[in-house]
Amino acid sequence: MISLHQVSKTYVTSNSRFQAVDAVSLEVGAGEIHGIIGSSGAGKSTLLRMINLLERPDEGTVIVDGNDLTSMTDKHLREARRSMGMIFQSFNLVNNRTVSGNVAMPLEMAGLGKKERAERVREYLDFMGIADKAEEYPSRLSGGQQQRVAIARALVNHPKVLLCDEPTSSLDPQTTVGILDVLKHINRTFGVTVVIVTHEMNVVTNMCTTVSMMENGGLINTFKAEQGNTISSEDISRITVGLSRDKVRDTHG
Ligand SMILES: Nc1ncnc2c1ncn2[C@@H]1O[C@H](COP(=O)(O)OP(=O)(O)OP(=O)(O)O)[C@@H](O)[C@H]1O
Repeated sequence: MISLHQVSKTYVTSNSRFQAVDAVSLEVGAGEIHGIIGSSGAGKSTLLRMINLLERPDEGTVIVDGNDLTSMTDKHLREARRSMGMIFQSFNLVNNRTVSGNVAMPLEMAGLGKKERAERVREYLDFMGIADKAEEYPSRLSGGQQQRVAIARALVNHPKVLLCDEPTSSLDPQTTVGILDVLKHINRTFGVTVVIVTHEMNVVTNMCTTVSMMENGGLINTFKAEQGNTISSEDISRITVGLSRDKVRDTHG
């Protein structure tokens, strides 16, 4: 479903250059819940943002659902992006729009008529269990409710892929479990492929079927759980041990 081939990204400021992602190749199969882990600054968010070209790679190709996004015109890229929803740690809702207004935004951009927009918004607010908040503004909602609005907004255009950047990092443990249940439900019900950047290992063990580890802009390792299973804490330990062994090898040539 998603194929990154040798993608690289260097951030250039007036007085510095920093290579955040260095020649990473990654395959994410249809229907996977794929976790991306690694220490702070490893390049996880940059890699995730390259999947929908929110960050354009300097080199390499990004293929999603058979389409090479890196060679598309801006018009075709805008259309292709409709098949990818994204959610963030800080929710990124528009504060001067109501919950309904936020969820309607992708439909407005796609040119849907008013009646169809209203129906679709209602359907997804119902699905997320927040229909009673439709006319509230985001500032009056809890973090968990705001993330549910953001998920509704990400889903309303029927995407095939959902990109999640630390979606539960600002939520308490109980709310986190509720949001992870929702993401699993979306994966199972709609077959949406989920890629999730996280530093919380309980998120990986709760829901991920595959996990990739990044370090210093590179992809160190990818580990896939047995069919029907999620990644276990033993799997994570194995990946981490693999990492330190690699490091030892690097250090000693
Ligand atoms: N817009 C930018 N301009 C300059 N440098 C950036 C920019 N975005 C990210 N970086 C740098 O690139 C590196 C990788 O950042 P990225 O956010 O991808 O890492 P991360 O693994 O997601 O980190 P964290 O877990 O802390 O969010 C970091 O050193 C960061 O400071």
